[in-house]
Amino acid sequence: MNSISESFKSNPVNLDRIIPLDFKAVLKLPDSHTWSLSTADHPPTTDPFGAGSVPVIDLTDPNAVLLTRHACEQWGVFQVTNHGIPVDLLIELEFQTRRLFSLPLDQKLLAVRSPEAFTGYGLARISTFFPKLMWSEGFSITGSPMEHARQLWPHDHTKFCDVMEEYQREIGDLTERILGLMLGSLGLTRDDVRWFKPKDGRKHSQALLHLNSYPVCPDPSQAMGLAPHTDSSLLTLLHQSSTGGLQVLRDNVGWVPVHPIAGALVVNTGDLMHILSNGQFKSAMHQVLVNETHHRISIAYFYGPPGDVNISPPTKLTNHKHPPLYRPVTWKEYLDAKAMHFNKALDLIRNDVHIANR
Ligand SMILES: C=C1C[C@]23C[C@@]1(O)CC[C@H]2[C@@]12CCC[C@@](C)(C(=O)O1)[C@H]2[C@@H]3C(=O)O
Ligand SMILES: O=C(O)CCC(=O)C(=O)O
Ligand SMILES: [Fe+2]
Repeated sequence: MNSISESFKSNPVNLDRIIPLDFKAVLKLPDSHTWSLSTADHPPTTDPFGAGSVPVIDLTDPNAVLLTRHACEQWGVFQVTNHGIPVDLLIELEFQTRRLFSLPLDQKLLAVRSPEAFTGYGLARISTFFPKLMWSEGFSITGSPMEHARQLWPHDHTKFCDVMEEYQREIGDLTERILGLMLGSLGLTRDDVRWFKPKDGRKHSQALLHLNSYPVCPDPSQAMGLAPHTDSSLLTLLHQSSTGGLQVLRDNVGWVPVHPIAGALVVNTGDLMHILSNGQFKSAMHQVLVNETHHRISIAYFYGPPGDVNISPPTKLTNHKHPPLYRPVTWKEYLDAKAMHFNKALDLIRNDVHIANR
């Protein structure tokens, strides 16, 4: 069972929340895309409030486990360097992604996501929760993108497919390595998390590769690239182009930019990891702003557990003083809760809320 596909089938999206605007055809920000943003959404790029900056972890650092634990507890987001993904592959990935989004809208619509499907071209899933539309478009892939790529380029899709498949293999291995680091940093072993079987041909886990495009925008001060959200995954690995725009929300500080570092990848701790760690790891709220001059792209790899696994904190992480904060959920159950209740999903599965409602 594929949790993502099952969840999309149970929660279809209206076509008006799938089909993007023809961004290139508009010279003025339409009312449908005008958000009331405050200056807090556009923080300075320096650090006047001493918020610190998003941790950067060199994966070959002997202290990588401790640094990972600290980053997950304090931030819920960090960047990794020396991760082993070949630079040439990242360049090709970005090139193929730009090639796709540079196509005219009517051509991209040949590969549009259907209301109950999760792969193909369209707006981000979370669009349904906002009265205004976001200044972005996306393309989701799992495994081979052949079916949709053939519609985009009937005679010229091989390279696109090869690059996307090669990247999923590489990023899948790296994601499992980083997940191993995260679990190890919580003091967990293979026996505590039996479903986690890295290097097992990725038969068990489930994942989604999502290409994001944020076109050049006529009025960035009133547009939203990707509205504030947390990721529903265990963890997400993100390659962002050299154009900034991603921000993470810090308690008592506000939005802090995640500055692009050439060759580094961004790691987001997702909601399921927050549940598994019994609240020790943060699932960081993040958003993306757009700009007037550069077409920004990013490529996110959402990684989750096998479909039949109930995510809950291993007994090692709980005791009578720290009982499980959330009730056990499968990824499909959690995606369904997120599709219905969005940012309230975590609160709804919290044990105390559950008890209070009885
Ligand atoms: C596995 C998933 C993560 C995602 C929701 C989904 O079920 C499939 C689409 C994913 C995505 C990609 C763009 C950003 C995002 C917030 C969205 O709207 O759809 C994420 C979702 C998420 O992390 O919740
Ligand atoms: O584009 C980015 O930098 C972030 C994308 C993101 O948050 C997502 O795809 O969930
Ligand atoms: Fe995200």
